[in-house]
Amino acid sequence: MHAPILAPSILAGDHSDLASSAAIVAATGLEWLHLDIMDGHFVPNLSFGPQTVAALRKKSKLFFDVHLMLDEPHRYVEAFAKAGANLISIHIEPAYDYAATLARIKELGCRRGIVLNPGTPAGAVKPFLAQVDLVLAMTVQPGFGGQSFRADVLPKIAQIDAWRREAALDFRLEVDGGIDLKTAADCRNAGTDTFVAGTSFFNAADRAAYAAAIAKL
Ligand SMILES: O=C(CO)[C@@H](O)[C@H](O)COP(=O)(O)O
Repeated sequence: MHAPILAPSILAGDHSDLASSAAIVAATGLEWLHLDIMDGHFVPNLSFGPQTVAALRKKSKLFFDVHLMLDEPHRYVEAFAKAGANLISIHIEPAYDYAATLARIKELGCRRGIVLNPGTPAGAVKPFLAQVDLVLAMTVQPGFGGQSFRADVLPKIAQIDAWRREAALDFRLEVDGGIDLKTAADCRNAGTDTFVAGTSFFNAADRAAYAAAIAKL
């Protein structure tokens, strides 16, 4: 099992000063930053695009874990790779050529992630498990921070972890949405190793203690 990684979501940071929010993450001793890209179609919200990611790249050495919540992610993977993404995750729900898009992400020098929404069965991503570096199981319906964790996703996480073990695959298993110390522990028990936390990280009274607690899971 991979060691736990905490990836704070900059969606919950200060959007007038994202560089300072990234600096808070680095100062906590963390290495990953989760960046949520929303198109107003796949999800009912807008966030920011490759220009913002490129600007932030100049100010931060963190590992950029970029989550594309887009209807047509294949049209934008190159822009986000050029902007400085280290890992690009694409959703399984819209219709496009998933295998070709994952191959393109790799060709662009980034790690590849595949994402499924809470209502999407695990079987939807099964054909792609050997082609990804990370599977992201959303534990809220994507679009907004600050929502409640969906415990009904836990069996699906355990199923994906079981397939990972059976096939001796090495991808990371990430969760995102409503993550705090309690829900992270539940996810860890189900097989998760990578934890996205927006609200709970940026609002934590002691972020270092929060990060240490995740590291101990
Ligand atoms: O992708 C998303 C929301 O669509 C998440 O990354 C949220 O930003 C997580 O926020 P919290 O639930 O931790 O506040």
